[in-house]
Amino acid sequence: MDYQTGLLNHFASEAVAGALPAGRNSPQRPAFGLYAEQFSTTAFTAPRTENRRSWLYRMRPTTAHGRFVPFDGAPRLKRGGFDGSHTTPNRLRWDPLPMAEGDVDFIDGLVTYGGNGSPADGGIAIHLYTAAVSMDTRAFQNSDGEMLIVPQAGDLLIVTELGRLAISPGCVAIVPRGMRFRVEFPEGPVRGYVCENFGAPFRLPDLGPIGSNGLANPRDFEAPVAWFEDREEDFAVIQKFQGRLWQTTIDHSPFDVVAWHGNSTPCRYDLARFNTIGTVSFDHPDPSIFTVLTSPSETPGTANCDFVIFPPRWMVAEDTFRPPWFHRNVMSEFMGLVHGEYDAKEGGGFMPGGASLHNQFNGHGPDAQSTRKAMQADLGPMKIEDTLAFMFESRNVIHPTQFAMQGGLLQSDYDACWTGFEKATLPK
Ligand SMILES: O=C(O)Cc1cc(O)ccc1O
Ligand SMILES: [Fe+2]
Repeated sequence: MDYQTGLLNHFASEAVAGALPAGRNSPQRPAFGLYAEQFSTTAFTAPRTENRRSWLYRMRPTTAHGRFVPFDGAPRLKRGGFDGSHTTPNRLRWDPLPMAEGDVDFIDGLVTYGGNGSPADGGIAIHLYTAAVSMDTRAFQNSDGEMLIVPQAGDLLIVTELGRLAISPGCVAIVPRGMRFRVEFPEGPVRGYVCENFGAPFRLPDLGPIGSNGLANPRDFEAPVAWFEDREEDFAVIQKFQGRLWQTTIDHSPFDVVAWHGNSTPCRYDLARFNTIGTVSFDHPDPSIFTVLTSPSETPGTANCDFVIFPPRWMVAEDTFRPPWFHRNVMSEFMGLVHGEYDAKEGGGFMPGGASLHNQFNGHGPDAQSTRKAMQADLGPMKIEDTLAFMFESRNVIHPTQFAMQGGLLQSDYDACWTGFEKATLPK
């Protein structure tokens, strides 16, 4: 499969030679009788540096569909807002989500763990997914948010209106808000995490004194090339709109875009390309040093959501407590694990496919076992290997759902990992 490299480039691609108009966006008669459609994910008048839109040349206009009616699948996808009725200051941790069985596809297998805000006001929703069958004649359109997909088990083929993205655990993909896609896989069941972003679309963080290179580099993001299918059979388009699901049927594949150009595109990124930066002297830097992507809020430096990873890396800090330090944070932190072990949770319990939530100002950090080990460690250079944890960090409290609190995966004894610390002994 081919890709075009770079993040937010103004790409151009055609699956049939001559399909993409030259020199204008909307000719009187596009080639071959194609229909031109502008797809805008920022306001027309957003500043040039923020502006995102693509032009699509498709076999039929997207408008050719009937009424959307309520869709009652996806039973564990939260409907409505995050009203706080299950919100707690307690630190929460979940066992791995059991793998889907039967005819559960990506849409039906979405499970909401928590979120904040709303599609109208910004915020995020955090879901896990598990699916046992590929989507075929179903497409998903999330009008509420962009979707950052973090696979944990199983390879995915994400078919979008602009083309296809293959991702494996260790990679991520982003589907723009409002763009139709389906998720296929060669082998199931699959499982992973999704950040549904109601706020400003994800972009790379500023690098400040780090300079013009480092962390996630733009050239390592990949957008698809145009790909279409000409299938005349019934397709269900399932739309998430203002926190509810709707469905309509069309008599052809929605993936009929033959050519496109623009900068509002899906993309994939291999987290192994992340240029991890850390201390070469002492102290553990704030984990913001590991930010892959950020969705800013209107308050500078205070993200609607940061996507942060904890990848393999060298630890060389001298006279330093090397694991994540104890922490109380105005920001709220949801964590997941793709594989391996997280260096703050060597006592077990934080597992691939599981999750944890440390909400605003509630103390967290290394468990007693990790703490003891780190305080006694011989501080030679050592490499943390075979691990990939990540965090969705948000400026607002992440409200857990009923499923998160009562769905049978919540660990009842999480607090116990922070018991048994020895008290400091002061001089007499
Ligand atoms: O484990 C966590 O909760 C995230 C985290 C990581 C880190 O490197 C420092 C502080 C912190 O809270
Ligand atoms: Fe933290």
